[in-house]
Amino acid sequence: MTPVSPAPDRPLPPVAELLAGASVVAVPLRMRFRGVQQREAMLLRGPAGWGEFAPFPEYDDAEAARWLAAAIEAAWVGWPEPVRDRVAVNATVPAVAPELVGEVLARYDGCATVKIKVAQAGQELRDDLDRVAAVREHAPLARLRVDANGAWDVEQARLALSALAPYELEYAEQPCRSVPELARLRVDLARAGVDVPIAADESVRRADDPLEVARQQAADVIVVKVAPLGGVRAALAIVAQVGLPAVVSSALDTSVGIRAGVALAAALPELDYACGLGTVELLERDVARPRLVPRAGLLAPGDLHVDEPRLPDLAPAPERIAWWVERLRRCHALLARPSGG
Ligand SMILES: O=C(O)CCC(=O)C1=CC=C[C@@H](O)[C@@H]1C(=O)O
Ligand SMILES: [Mg+2]
Repeated sequence: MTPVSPAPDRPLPPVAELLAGASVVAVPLRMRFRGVQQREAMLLRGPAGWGEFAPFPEYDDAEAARWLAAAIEAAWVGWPEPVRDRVAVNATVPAVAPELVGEVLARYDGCATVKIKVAQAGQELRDDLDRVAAVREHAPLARLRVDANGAWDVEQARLALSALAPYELEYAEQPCRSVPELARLRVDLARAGVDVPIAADESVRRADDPLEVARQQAADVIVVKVAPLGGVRAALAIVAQVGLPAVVSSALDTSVGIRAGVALAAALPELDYACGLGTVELLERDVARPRLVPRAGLLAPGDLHVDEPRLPDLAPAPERIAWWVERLRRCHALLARPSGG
């Protein structure tokens, strides 16, 4: 995976400058999401504002370096001009039991689209059907989408999406892991007369070549996330090159990372889908006041007020802070290499 430069026309800020305004936070989640119960992030404060460096702990340095590029863009460069002053946001339902769906949805103010996690390890298709049915019951008029995080093979995906099709899914996000599988699934669904569009997420944000999805006609829609793609400008360039409709989504960020997602959503020439930027509702605590959560189903690009005096209350153990500092140093070294610029 090639690192991207946060701002090709500017020198990379040195590590000491990045660390001068850095804080590490550990934020508990209200309920398990993608197998985690707590989200750690390093926040960087630069001349343009705040940036979030929060690659998931298992990501290697090459992948994590993109997240650093995005954080540096946010804090040292700032955002491109917006073309809209608000963006629609979807509610996100983790792989919870159907009884908990009402509680999750109640947190989302006015979201007309709901994304539901499916295919969770240890669960069955029955669990997914029950969860989606519970969402439909609580939100009879909402547009529904599901996200399998690549957990199905092509046959499992065909069966699952055939069973879910009566809910008139807006799309199924990353039903299978690889691009060829997604391409095959699209053909199989069409042959079976199952009308569920396919969205590519991991096949874009974790791919060596995010354009492969379009080349192989493996998706109808792409999901774009600022941090994994290396920044708002890098994500805008990928959307332009791929040429498919884009859905902007979060990386389970604090309000600082969400602000970057809103900047991308606000700057995209076209935005036909609600954005997966409502995930601050999944966090028990946050770093900004007010939190960047949707009101009447919308988020607006605007000033973000990070609650700096409260950040030390969210600090993890000293060894975790040291781990983040070391990770930042290694990722910075990758960005500083000539091939990273
Ligand atoms: O898209 C959304 O509604 C919320 C964001 C979201 O689902 C995700 C955020 C972070 C990590 C991922 O496992 C997950 C996703 O796969 O899209
Ligand atoms: Mg996804």
